Amino acid sequence: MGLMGLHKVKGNRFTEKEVCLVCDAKYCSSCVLRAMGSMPEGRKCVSCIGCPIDESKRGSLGKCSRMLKRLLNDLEVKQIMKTERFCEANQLPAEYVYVNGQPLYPDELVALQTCANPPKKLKPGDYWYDKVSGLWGKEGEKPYQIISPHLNVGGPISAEASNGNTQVFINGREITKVELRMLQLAGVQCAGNPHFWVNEDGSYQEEGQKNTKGYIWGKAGTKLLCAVLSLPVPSKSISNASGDQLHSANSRSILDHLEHRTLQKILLVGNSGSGTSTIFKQAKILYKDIPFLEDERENIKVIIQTNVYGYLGMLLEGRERFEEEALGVMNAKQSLIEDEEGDAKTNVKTLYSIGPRLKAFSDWLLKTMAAGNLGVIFPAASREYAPLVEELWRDAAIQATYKRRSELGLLPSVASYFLERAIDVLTPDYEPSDLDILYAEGVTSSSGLACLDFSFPQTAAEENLDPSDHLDSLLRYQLIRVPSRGLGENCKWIDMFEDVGMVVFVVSMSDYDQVSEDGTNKMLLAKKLFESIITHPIFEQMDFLLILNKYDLLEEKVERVPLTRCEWFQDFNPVVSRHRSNNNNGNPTLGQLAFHYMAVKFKRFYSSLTGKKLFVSSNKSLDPNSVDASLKLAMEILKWSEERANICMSEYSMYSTEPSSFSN
Ligand SMILES: Nc1nc2c(ncn2[C@@H]2O[C@H](COP(=O)(O)OP(=O)(O)OP(=O)(O)O)[C@@H](O)[C@H]2O)c(=O)[nH]1
Ligand SMILES: [Mg+2]
Repeated sequence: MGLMGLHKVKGNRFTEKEVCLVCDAKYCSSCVLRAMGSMPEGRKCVSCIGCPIDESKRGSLGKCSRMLKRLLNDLEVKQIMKTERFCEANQLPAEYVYVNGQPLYPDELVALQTCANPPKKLKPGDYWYDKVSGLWGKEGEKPYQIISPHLNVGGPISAEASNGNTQVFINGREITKVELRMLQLAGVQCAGNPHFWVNEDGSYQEEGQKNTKGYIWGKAGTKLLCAVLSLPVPSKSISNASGDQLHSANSRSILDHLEHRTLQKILLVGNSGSGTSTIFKQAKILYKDIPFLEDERENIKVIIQTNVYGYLGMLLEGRERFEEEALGVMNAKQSLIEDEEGDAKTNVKTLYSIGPRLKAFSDWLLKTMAAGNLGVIFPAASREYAPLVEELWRDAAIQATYKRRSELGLLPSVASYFLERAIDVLTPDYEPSDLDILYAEGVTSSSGLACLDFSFPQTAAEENLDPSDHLDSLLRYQLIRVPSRGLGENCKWIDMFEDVGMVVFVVSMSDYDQVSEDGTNKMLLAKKLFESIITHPIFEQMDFLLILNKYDLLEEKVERVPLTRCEWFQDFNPVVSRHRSNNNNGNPTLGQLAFHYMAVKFKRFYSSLTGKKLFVSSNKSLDPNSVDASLKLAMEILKWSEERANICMSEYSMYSTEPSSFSN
């Protein structure tokens, strides 16, 4: 039915073409718009408008070619794909769908398509439907899906619906061999040709009896079995019905695939200080409409105020130390020159000395903190001391101390952010901003798990274009942050992690020259934790994403401190041009080279232990875009591994339809 004078494309798969959904005429990019006009029913030749589509093309409704996206703007494409999917002429004609032998009426079809759990990919054809359990299949075949039960569509189910020959019945239908096999392996007594009554939740009883005998899908193992036999299970997990747990991550992933699970769990792990809680908070701010609740903010406020005093305390301690050192040096010099003046010491000023008033406050504060009484001065005294805190922070001695912060082991880089704003932060009605919370330490519990459920917000371009894209944005993720301390030898949570989809392991790149309290290099500590996790049996089958974090700090540090400071990085030997500048003429910077080197180090280490490929992403947790990119990479990896599982599943189902494979 293609229009005259337009050049129809021959079916060459290498030339892009757009196809009329009705008559299959193919058009190239220079003809398609003339041939199809304004497309009020989607992609149809002008002369085909109003005609029903070719049913074999139903699956491509709303999925447009790249060609059309090039020719039209986003909005137009969106609009056309929408009408293509929803216009009346393109709807599945109800009478083409037979359920339990009866053609559907339009309202029955609507009921079927709009129920909570509709049949997937409904096409014209004959289906059977067990209204009690929701089991659904093609006429003459084993069940294919479990849809919403109790829909008033089609006729009553017949015993022969699935062409079973087992003399065992479920809700009046003689079941197939694979189903019988599944029942037997699930522990259901099938001797004596029983007739079962199975409900939507999988609870079953023998016909004529009142007591529930059990739950067919109650055991996780049954679901696995169903996966292997290509039998459906209810889409909502009812595994609570029984305490059975599976203990293999491998079987778990098949299960997850089978349950078409929409919640993907991502485990966020890293050594203390690596940045896991910053990433966690960043995700909250990025993906939650209300990242922190009112009372959460109230708690966080007190945490931040306490932190400010803590940072100040560290600085004051450092100041004392530096002052003593300076005095020591001076004394040594002085005693050489003027041996006789014994009491000079008391009046000597150093770079690190402070006036008597501030000194008194400093002494009192350090004493209070040493006694663990900091809580006592909160929150009432906050306002009173704020000016003193401010004054101390501005004092030359404290600034000089701050310059040497790398020698004050525990002082975090965010200390100055809060101390700069001490006056605001220490007032009683201070309200922490999202940024304050992001920077604040101690907000995410350091002893318990923290969970965050979220989905990636849909970008405008994704909306409505492709229904499968649309589904992506409905996918929900759960980010679980595990405190590093909890992951030691006998991690109490480890069993909870078996249904996790992937592990995101965070390493702080700027740790390469840092040592822990016992003198171990922190990068080596990170490597050790990484090793223990990637080799843990529970994580064996999982994908890993390594986030190499604090890229901003690395960039700055690696210019001053050689990466070889860490013994694992001995062979870092970059060829960098002498005249490095910000622009660098497209050559990688030292920071980039260092990141790349570490990524390779970890990748090799990972594959030497697991034989698998490690995904790596460079990250700056304080930058939302960076965290967004890293977490989206995690999502892509999950999707990708799901696809792999699909491929492996379809191999399974190929075998399982082979009667010899599973018949007894
Ligand atoms: N400059 C910079 N600082 C970062 C980055 N990521 C985290 N930090 C800071 O590093 C410190 C530690 O980060 P956290 O997120 O608290 O680390 P953690 O993994 O939760 O560590 P624990 O709380 O000790 O378990 C905080 O002060 C963060 O603000 C980053 O990419 N760049
Ligand atoms: Mg933290």
